[in-house]
Amino acid sequence: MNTLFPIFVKAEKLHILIVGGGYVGLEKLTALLGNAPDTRTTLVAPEIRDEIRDIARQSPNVQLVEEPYTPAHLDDKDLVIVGTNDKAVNRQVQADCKARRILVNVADTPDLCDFYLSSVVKKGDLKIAISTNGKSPTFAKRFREVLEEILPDSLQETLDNLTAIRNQLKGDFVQKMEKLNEITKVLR
Ligand SMILES: C[C@@]1(CC(=O)O)C2=NC(=C\c3[nH]c(c(CCC(=O)O)c3CC(=O)O)Cc3[nH]c(c(CC(=O)O)c3CCC(=O)O)/C=C3\N/C(=C\2)[C@@H](CCC(=O)O)[C@]3(C)CC(=O)O)/[C@H]1CCC(=O)O
Ligand SMILES: NC(=O)c1ccc[n+]([C@@H]2O[C@H](COP(=O)([O-])OP(=O)(O)OC[C@H]3O[C@@H](n4cnc5c(N)ncnc54)[C@H](O)[C@@H]3O)[C@@H](O)[C@H]2O)c1
Repeated sequence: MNTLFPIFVKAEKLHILIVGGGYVGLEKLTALLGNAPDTRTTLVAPEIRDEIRDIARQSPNVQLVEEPYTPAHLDDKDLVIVGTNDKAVNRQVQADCKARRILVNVADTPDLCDFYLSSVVKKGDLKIAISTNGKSPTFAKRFREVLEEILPDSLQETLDNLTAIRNQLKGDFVQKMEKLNEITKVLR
């Protein structure tokens, strides 16, 4: 059974730590900023890829710390993603996060993750997150591509119209809900 509970996090209200500055650090930083460009992010690693340095130069909220991880790096952090090439370090970061009740993603060890990143389909305000329960990230990526292809750009207009109607509707909660369900029947 897939027991993952999906939520949409307001990352720009958080301070996120990424441990590791290699390919995985780059992939996770790109995924984060691709959704929430202004997220306050600190990335710590003794060696940091040039692509990450380029991103940091263009993103005032991304801070790079060029040194090995220590528990002090967790101070004031809300969420942590760890992807170093040293399994013992990854494990240590996970244990330190657990002790502080900070949610942590250990990219190469699903069993140690409190949450997974997902493949993300974006069409204006519509956002669809895809997970395979860790079974095949490649499937998630391919399915994202399928959905990106078939969802029309006009979806944003539909959402804008529905927002306008939603804001104009009078009556109590149940009456509004009935009206909105009626109007959107054609979408089924
Ligand atoms: C969706 C996406 C989001 C993102 O990262 O932003 C994501 N992985 C992506 C791509 C990708 N990752 C890998 C490949 C190579 C091919 C392959 O292995 O399939 C590709 C494909 C590619 O890059 O083309 C390698 C890999 N990934 C994990 C392991 C460890 C393991 O499974 O044990 C290994 C083996 C490492 C090794 O062998 O050393 C683990 C995880 N990867 C997850 C998410 C979480 C589960 C998501 C779910 O529930 O489906 C989870 C559990 C944890 C996490 O990372 O959060 C992003 C697609 C974004 C997009 O394009 O839409
Ligand atoms: N979940 C995923 O999506 C995914 C995908 C590919 C690989 N992986 C796994 O993730 C791991 C990392 O892969 P990579 O390609 O990014 O490696 P890499 O060699 O490119 O980078 C490793 C990074 O870890 C840093 N590091 C090492 N010791 C550290 C410490 N004590 N404190 C802080 N940072 C430290 C290095 O400085 C470097 O920046 C591998 O084990 C790989 O198998 C996971």
